[in-house]
Amino acid sequence: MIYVATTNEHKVHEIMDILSDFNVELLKSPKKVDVEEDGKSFFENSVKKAYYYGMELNNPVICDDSGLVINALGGMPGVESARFMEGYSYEEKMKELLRRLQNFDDKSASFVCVATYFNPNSGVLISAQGIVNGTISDNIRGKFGFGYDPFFIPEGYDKTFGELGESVKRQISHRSGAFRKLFELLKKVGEI
Ligand SMILES: O=c1[nH]c(=O)c2ncn([C@@H]3O[C@H](COP(=O)(O)OP(=O)(O)OP(=O)(O)O)[C@@H](O)[C@H]3O)c2[nH]1
Ligand SMILES: [Mg+2]
Repeated sequence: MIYVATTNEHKVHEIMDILSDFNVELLKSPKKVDVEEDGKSFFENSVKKAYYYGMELNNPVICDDSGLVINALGGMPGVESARFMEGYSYEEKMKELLRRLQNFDDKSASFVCVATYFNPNSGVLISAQGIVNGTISDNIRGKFGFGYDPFFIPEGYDKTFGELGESVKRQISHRSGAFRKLFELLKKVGEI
């Protein structure tokens, strides 16, 4: 059994759905572990979360650190995606990002996810990254997903993740790429 270590219910739902093809029992972490996400990269924060949750729960864990990288804004909100304009709704955050983007032609952006597995008993720690490239839409559209999904249009589509819904996001998202890669690696090294 592996614990899914996150405080974000949307992530729990997506991770369990993405990994349902693998024959592994996954349970939501029974407790919240305070981890200061002060790393400069998704990788650093992901490893830190996995390590602290694994040590605290004394059981294998998976987690991710993820976010939206907007190229014209120097990669913002990036690793700060969850903390950007803290206390404001995602609608307000997206409106502010659209305002900052309005004078740029380059609307390109990516969702990045670094998924990490840590087993405190074997000491095995593995990370894998998934990226989905796309563009920021001119307006906020759709009600599916969470966070910034309603203004992100993945490459090859003309709708936002908020409009496309769960089944498309499940196949092409940054989280899907990262966790599928991670579980293929775990199979190879015999952890699952
Ligand atoms: O629209 C979105 N669709 C996604 O698929 C997605 N993935 C990440 N994000 C953003 O990036 C933050 C992660 O920050 P994060 O990795 O620190 O997670 P979190 O703080 O929510 O929970 P935890 O896992 O750290 O406990 C999230 O809160 C969101 O703002 C997403 N937004
Ligand atoms: Mg977080």
